[in-house]
Amino acid sequence: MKTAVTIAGSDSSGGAGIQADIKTMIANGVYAMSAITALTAQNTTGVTGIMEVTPEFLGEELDNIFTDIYPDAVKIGMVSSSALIEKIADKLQEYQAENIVVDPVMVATSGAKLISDEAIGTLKKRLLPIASVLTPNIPEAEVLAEMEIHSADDMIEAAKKISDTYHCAVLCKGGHKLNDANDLLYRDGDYRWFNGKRIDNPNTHGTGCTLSSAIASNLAKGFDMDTSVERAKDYISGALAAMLDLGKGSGPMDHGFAITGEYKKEA
Ligand SMILES: Nc1ncnc2c1ncn2[C@@H]1O[C@H](COP(=O)(O)OP(=O)(O)OP(=O)(O)O)[C@@H](O)[C@H]1O
Ligand SMILES: Cc1ncc(COP(=O)(O)O)c(N)n1
Repeated sequence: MKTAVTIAGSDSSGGAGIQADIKTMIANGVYAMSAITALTAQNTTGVTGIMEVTPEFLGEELDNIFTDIYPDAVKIGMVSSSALIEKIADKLQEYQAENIVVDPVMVATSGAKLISDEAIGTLKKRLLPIASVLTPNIPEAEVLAEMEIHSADDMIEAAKKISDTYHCAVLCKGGHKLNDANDLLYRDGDYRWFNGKRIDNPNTHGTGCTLSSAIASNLAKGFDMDTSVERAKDYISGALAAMLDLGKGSGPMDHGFAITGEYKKEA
């Protein structure tokens, strides 16, 4: 069986973070492991507390994972401090990790800030250069490319700027400002649009976590980048279309559709 690890924060309400990642990996037929960067006390209405692990402890989690069940892919989500980012970069380099998907989580759907300002510089310096693919939404791409995005052409320019600077593929997700479900993959000087049908579902807590974990699962299984993104888009559409409605705020998605329904995990 192929394996993947998520390096991210725990979401006590189970819709985003580690919990979304593990649900996604299982549904996509991959053995899931986790290195937790922080506990968050949150639900669908907001985040009330964050408790980080120490860099030493995160290193120990990663040592235990990589020296025993080597992951075929790595997904990185919420990492709130520079010291934790440095530790992750050191360990991934030490163990020569492959298929690294970085979701540069900055602000939760509910509005809470999930990364410190100083950590954004470290993320750029240490994690982007080792990423196989980076999956920013538009506000995150604006921060990383240091420009404003108002149109599809701006998305292409920002993705190119990030990809050229950090030598990684960039999947810029259009959902936030442009109000569609069309994502742009910029890679090796070329780009391709992955068009999705916007699903009228206000419950989108954890969509970014889910998409990046689905891409990591597909890369772990040996699919190429384009196919991995295509299959991940299919997965997120299925999870949103299941129309789960839980909680008082922007609720989580239903990963059960993939296990109980017609969703096909294999090619
Ligand atoms: N209503 C929707 N219908 C269809 N696809 C959607 C919808 N909302 C988001 N998506 C898709 O879900 C994926 C994640 O996109 P999104 O822009 O929500 O990421 P994100 O902002 O990083 O998420 P999060 O804030 O949950 O971390 C993208 O592929 C996007 O196109
Ligand atoms: C632990 C953790 N990681 C990531 C997110 C972002 O997800 P969203 O933007 O959907 O709230 C989150 N809320 N919590």
